[in-house]
Amino acid sequence: PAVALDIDPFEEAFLADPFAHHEGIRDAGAVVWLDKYQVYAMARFDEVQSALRDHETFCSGRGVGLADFSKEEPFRQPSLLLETDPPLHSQTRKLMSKVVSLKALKELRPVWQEEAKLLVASLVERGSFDAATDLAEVFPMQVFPDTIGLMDEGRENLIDYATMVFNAFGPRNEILARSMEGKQAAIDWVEKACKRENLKPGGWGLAVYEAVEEAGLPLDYAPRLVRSFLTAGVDTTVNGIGHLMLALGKYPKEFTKLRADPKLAPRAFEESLRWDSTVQTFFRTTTREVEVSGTTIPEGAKVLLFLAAANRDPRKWNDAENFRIERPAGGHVGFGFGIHQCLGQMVARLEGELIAAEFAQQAKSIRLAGEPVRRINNTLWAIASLPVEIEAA
Ligand code: HEM
Ligand SMILES: O=C(O)c1ccc(C2CC2)cc1
Repeated sequence: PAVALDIDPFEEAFLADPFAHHEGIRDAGAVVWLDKYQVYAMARFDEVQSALRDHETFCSGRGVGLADFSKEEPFRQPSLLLETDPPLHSQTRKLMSKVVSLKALKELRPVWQEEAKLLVASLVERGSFDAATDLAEVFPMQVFPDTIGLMDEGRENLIDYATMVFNAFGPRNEILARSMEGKQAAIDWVEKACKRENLKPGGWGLAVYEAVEEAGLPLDYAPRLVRSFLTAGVDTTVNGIGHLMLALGKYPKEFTKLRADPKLAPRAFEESLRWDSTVQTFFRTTTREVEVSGTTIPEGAKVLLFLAAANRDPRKWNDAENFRIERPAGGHVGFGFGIHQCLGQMVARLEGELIAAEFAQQAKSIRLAGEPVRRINNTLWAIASLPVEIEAA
């Protein structure tokens, strides 16, 4: 039987410093039992990656949070991507991949690059700033809502809404309750923003409506699919960029390597996603009894996958605990793995790479001017404040 642990990975003490707890979970066993939530858990790379790859045994249709949709009401109408299994998932993923196309991203690159250049120039000019509030929370909001074609007023609701949804993948705890207080307006705003009449021509939102019609799927799928962009498309990259800046500030030698060769910008962002994964965990539900590394998991069990712990598993990565931009790129599970692997990974990579490249060109050094202040969330590893000092190149 699986080794039983009495840890609570959704309590504030754990979420305030998850990496301090990961080694103990990895070393306790390939599969462990979390008594508090009556769920299984995996934190080693091989088991996490193979569970993500085996979507038939470890399904998403019963929810990718603690709640099993076959037993309780979902927090919101399930996503037609994240919370579906084939064949429906195959149809929605195929049509959404047409919208998030390499061609679309190629067209966006020069536009986003100009925005990144100007924003970084203004921050380097200032010399010291908060990399969370002045950069990470600004750049994604400058580029992504316009790409979707979102209505202008009320866009600040995107962060409050996503914070709630990411908390709702965890237990119905105080952290979730606090993030829901007074936030009905944000929920209402997102629903309104996904309506066809509120999406601007030329944006990815309207492209979703056209793709749904072309695929002959029910038209009410379209607003739900646009909602996926709104839920996953901002809070994630905000914290991805925040952790990139934390890594570059904490590892000045790595920043020097990046300055020497700005072509390493994509590698730097990818390594920051492995080293400090902002999406820390996701669940799966077993569709059959399955044996994993000597432990039998029954059908209908929730399995917590510690993506961030897998990304620092010394069984997979050498020097796992440190940020190394020359590490062979990719292969981490920071974007998930398999059929549900992040639909927006190229969007996230473009945003991260542009910011890394601009600092490589415009700054001579990045220094942490204080410890990061964390924003506690059941699923997201988030930064509320990151004071930095920059020396211009
Ligand atoms: C650093 C930024 C990001 C990170 C770390 C991230 C992480 C992830 C992860 C771990 C998954 C897999 C979830 C699972 O397996 O259950 C995922 C899926 C997804 N992501 Fe991202 N994401 C990021 C940015 C984005 C962006 C910018 C978008 C929108 C353009 C996006 C849209 C999605 C969607 C729609 C899915 C569901 C895909 C499916 O189920 O087929 N993500 N993401
Ligand atoms: O489809 C969705 O609504 C959705 C919500 C959250 C995510 C997280 C993993 C980034 C992905 C998709």
